[in-house]
Amino acid sequence: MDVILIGFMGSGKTTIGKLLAEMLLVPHTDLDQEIVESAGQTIKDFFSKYGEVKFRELEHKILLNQLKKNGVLSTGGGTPINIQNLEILQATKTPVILLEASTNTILERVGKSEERPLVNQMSTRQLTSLRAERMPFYQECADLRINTDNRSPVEITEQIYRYLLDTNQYSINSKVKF
Ligand SMILES: Nc1ncnc2c1ncn2[C@@H]1O[C@H](COP(=O)(O)OP(=O)(O)O)[C@@H](O)[C@H]1O
Ligand SMILES: O=C(O)C1=C[C@@H](OP(=O)(O)O)[C@@H](O)[C@H](O)C1
Ligand SMILES: [Mg+2]
Repeated sequence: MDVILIGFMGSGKTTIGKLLAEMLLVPHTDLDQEIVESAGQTIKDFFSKYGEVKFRELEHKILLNQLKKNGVLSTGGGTPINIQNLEILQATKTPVILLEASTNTILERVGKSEERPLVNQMSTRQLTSLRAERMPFYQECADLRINTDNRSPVEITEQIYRYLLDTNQYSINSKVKF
């Protein structure tokens, strides 16, 4: 992969990943989408049939396969919480970008989301504490942190693009990392 996006649910990983891939002229992969395709069912159905532990096992297996591809990878909000995944994200030379958002922003964006089992099961207080619990894991592996509150997807994407150019992690001419 050329860039990996991490962050809590609703931070914009899927949205920004698509835009960034268009800007970099590389493919976009969404880990959740790959899981849905591999499992042949929605994440919500998978969670209710097999539970979160099985979901994490499948997520880890699919992450390993996806890392070999090129392009932008949008992870799921829980991906870096699995210790094996965290170690991969810490060790990789690929830039790992953390999208951050306040609990209020997250609730505004995904509070009514039907397809996110963890959002559906939790009260605002539980979601706030889950976000706080996860933050150290995200920070452990992030090369760049971006606060997405009150910022448009295009602005955020441009910031990542500029970061990649400025740190020589993307070349306009080659369209691949060097
Ligand atoms: N910067 C942003 N500003 C406003 N809305 C956003 C922003 N980023 C994402 N969204 C919206 O928030 C919701 C969740 O975004 P998504 O990209 O699916 O997040 P994630 O993949 O991190 O869970 C979507 O409805 C999306 O359109
Ligand atoms: O935070 C999590 O544990 C999850 C986040 C979701 O992805 P998004 O972060 O893209 O919503 C999805 O992987 C699943 O519902 C579990
Ligand atoms: Mg997503």
